[in-house]
Amino acid sequence: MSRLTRSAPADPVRIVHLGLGAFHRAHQAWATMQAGDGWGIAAYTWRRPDAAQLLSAQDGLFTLLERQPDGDVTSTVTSVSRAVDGSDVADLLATLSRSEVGVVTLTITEAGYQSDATDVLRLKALLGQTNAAGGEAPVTALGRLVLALEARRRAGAGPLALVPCDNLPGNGDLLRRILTELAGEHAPGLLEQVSFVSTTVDRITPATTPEDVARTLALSGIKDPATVVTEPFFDWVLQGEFPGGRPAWEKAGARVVGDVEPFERRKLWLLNGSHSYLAYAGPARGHRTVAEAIADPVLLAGVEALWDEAARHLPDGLDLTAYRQALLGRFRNARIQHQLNQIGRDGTQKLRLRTVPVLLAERAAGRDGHAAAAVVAAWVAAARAGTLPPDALQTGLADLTNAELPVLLGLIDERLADENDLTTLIKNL
Ligand SMILES: NC(=O)c1ccc[n+]([C@@H]2O[C@H](COP(=O)([O-])OP(=O)(O)OC[C@H]3O[C@@H](n4cnc5c(N)ncnc54)[C@H](O)[C@@H]3O)[C@@H](O)[C@H]2O)c1
Ligand SMILES: O=P(O)(O)OC[C@@H](O)[C@@H](O)[C@H](O)[C@H](O)CO
Repeated sequence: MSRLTRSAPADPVRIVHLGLGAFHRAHQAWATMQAGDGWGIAAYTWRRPDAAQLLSAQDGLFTLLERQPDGDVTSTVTSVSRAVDGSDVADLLATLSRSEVGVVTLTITEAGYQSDATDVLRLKALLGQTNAAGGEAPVTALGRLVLALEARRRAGAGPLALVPCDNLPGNGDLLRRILTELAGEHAPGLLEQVSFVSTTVDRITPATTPEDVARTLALSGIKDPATVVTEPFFDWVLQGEFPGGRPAWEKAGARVVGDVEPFERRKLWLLNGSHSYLAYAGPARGHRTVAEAIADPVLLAGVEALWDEAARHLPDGLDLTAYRQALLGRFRNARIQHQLNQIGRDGTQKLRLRTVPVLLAERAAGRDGHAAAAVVAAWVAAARAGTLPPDALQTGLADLTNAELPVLLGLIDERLADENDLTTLIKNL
């Protein structure tokens, strides 16, 4: 039994990543290694140091356990040159102030884009100072990013691309709006040399289990607690400029396009939307994973109906028949134990982005949108049953089990609570 160690020096850091979770490692870190052009990553955790400690103990190396339908393949990913505890804000400031760094990627979850009033106050106090180390550092990832961008601007380190990789529509524009708001008048010129890249990202990456770590050991003889499990499929569509350069991610299958929106909608509405449906309707029918839930004919019919509704609002040319067929194959890959409980976290924020647009589009077209409404109804039923997974945004209401339907719908999107016949439809589903 051996452990991972480097036999050659790590690549120099040219990418900063925020949110050192499993997905970053299976997606951007893997693609950066495939590019093979010497871009190293400094990856920061958010609140907890665990992932940074695990990876640092093995020189940033980790095993990717690719679960194909008929077998597993392991490989060692080498592109994370440094894994850092995100609470070390001084490290982030120093790293981002280096001119060799040309790209910042983010996987901070949907909830990570919410603003935090206390953090805004911390930021304002710090941005006014010439030495940013003087006050209490921001806690949110985006607060820290603003501070680091200001340090970079002051250091004159040159242009940079910010590349959010979370499942949010228009994530580049959204990030621009949030950072502009956070910086306010306290950091004029902060974003002058910053480009925002919108992306859609796709690679199903469940949380690692002890069984996965044991599987790596059995296959490769390596004890790697930082193992990441993923599927063979990979997709990354990007729209925007990279004024500070970038790795040749195309070598991994990435595409730079003029308009990412159609790809983004297709993925969010079809893949993520049906994932959320299965996440709430599945446990109520005794299922724990996506593969179990999609094998249930009742849920499969619900997924197909949801895809039919979404497809009516997607542009031509996206080859939806092949996309849906491929999705079914990916969902049925029982070697990927994707827990419904993981997908169902932070549901209020996710449904607002993946399901409500389809529901409202159907209703605007004069139909009831019952398949999209069924996703919301399944979430409501889980809220009432007290079985919802944790939700970072579910504040203000300690107990959802007794909440009125309009109140529950309003947590997802105010527009839902205003529609009387929608509440009737959801009650009857
Ligand atoms: N796992 C997937 O299949 C997948 C696929 C496509 C996109 N994504 C995107 O990546 C995100 C992370 O997924 P993951 O599988 O790596 O999850 P994970 O639980 O392994 O890691 C989540 C990371 O986000 C950080 N984080 C959590 N809450 C945060 C917050 N409020 N602010 C800042 N950082 C925060 C955590 O510290 C951790 O580094 C998802 O939320 C999604 O937007 C995931
Ligand atoms: O990652 P989340 O939490 O936004 O959503 C859960 C899943 O729908 C998601 O992780 C998918 O597996 C992923 O988006 C596939 O690329």
